[in-house]
Amino acid sequence: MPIASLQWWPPHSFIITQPYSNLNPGQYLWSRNSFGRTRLRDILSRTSGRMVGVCAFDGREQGEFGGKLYLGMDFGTSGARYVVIDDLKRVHTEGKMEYPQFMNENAVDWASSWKTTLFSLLEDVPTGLRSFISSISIDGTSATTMIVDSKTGEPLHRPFLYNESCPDALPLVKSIAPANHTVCSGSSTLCKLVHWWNLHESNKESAILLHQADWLLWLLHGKLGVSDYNNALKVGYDPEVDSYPKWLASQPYAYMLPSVQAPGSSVGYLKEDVEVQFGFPKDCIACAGTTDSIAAFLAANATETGKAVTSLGSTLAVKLLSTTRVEDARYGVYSHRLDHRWLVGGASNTGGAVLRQLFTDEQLKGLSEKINPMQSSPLDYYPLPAVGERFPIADPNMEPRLHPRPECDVDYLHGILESIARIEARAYWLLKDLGATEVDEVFTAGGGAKNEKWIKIRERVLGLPVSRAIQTEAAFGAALLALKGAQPKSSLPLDR
Ligand SMILES: Nc1ncnc2c1ncn2[C@@H]1O[C@H](COP(=O)(O)OP(=O)(O)O)[C@@H](O)[C@H]1O
Ligand SMILES: O=C(CO)[C@H](O)[C@H](O)COP(=O)(O)O
Repeated sequence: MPIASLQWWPPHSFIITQPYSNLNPGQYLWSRNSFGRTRLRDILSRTSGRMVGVCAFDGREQGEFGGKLYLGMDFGTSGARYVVIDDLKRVHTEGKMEYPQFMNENAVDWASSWKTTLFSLLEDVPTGLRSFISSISIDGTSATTMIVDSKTGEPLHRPFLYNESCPDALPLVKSIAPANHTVCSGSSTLCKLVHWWNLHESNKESAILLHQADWLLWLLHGKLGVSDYNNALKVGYDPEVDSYPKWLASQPYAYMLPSVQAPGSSVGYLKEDVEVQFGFPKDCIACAGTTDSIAAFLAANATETGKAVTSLGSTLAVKLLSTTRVEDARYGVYSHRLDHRWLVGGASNTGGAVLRQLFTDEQLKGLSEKINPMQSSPLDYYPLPAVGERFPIADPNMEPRLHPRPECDVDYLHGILESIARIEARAYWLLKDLGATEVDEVFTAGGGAKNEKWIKIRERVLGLPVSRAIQTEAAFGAALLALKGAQPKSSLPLDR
């Protein structure tokens, strides 16, 4: 019995256009090929009212569809998302979840929150699609650092979050690293590792370091101590020579450093219990991940040198595709490797987190509609959610500047959005001054990409074409890595 509400979009898949509650979950979605008929309830996500995109198969289309799907998961600042795509990069389903706030004494137990979110999102993937998922990859926030037991993978310390700073470790790190190296920032992964190392006298021999994405992927593939050269950049890994430099490898804690693979390369099959619990195929693999802003860059599909992606999430992260590598910790500038080119940029603490402190998403939408983006704001702020800035000013003691606050909230928001745009412009001018390829176009990812007025303000302030990326979700970029890792040439010898 066809479901009247289905609309075909694009030709090979359809979106349930009515809230779950309007449909009879017991209805069958008929398909005329090897997939047989699938109960609608098995395809729809359990979150009622959410748009669900699934692929309806028929013999004619199955060849195009190819029967393989790829799962990408993005663990951002405020929540996590997943996207499932096929060989033609078409989205078949997606979902998201805010992090549950598990408390451990008086602090959030982030490891438990991320682990719960991971398995809840896997549960959310429609069961009818899981048996086609060939590979999974995950991106996480950069420099989010975990010290875990080398045997059990259990955290030995609370995670150090991406924007935390450990200035006590900076003098020692600066004494071993080259001048202005990426690790010479209080928020670098190496500073967090050295901070932990100096805190603990005993029981260090069974400790290893992982990044957030590494640890989440370990929960799936079971191989402890594996990272990727994007996440490993801020602990000191050199992606140009594909190894840890001697000045780091000679340190007493070097044994804690993870092995490093290319993002998207296969790490191994899923653990049997994960495969069975969720109904993934026996040959489903986990692929090395990346950081959230690089996943957003991949999603935006900005493939030409000089193109850039600004991720307007909780933070403002810029990534410019450059032929030259630039690195200068004095300004929080570093370069990630992207195959044979460089993603030059950095991450500011300004961004959506400040907006969320002041306005709900609904208020943002309503107030933004009243802004005239062609009129410049006289208000001059430096919007930060708390003390401390990473880029384009690297100052852990920098104070937020959000006053004077005008009577009218439309003017206030206009001033904040324009001030963030000025920070973004300063970031791109700095990259050019430091020798990176000059930016000629900016695509936008993250939650802020939905704000058309902000895009117009940014276009005026930057003096460049600015647009919303076709794909604004970092999870789509992670799915592209999973797709890449599933290709035969990328696969490494696997255990089973
Ligand atoms: N209409 C809007 N205009 C500007 N920013 C917005 C709008 N709606 C949501 N946001 C911001 O987007 C951010 C969430 O973006 P997201 O990419 O999900 O963040 P993250 O991945 O860093 O958790 C929030 O901080 C929120 O303030
Ligand atoms: O701000 C952040 C969290 O969203 C991260 O710092 C962001 O991932 C930028 O780091 P990188 O440039 O290494 O990807």
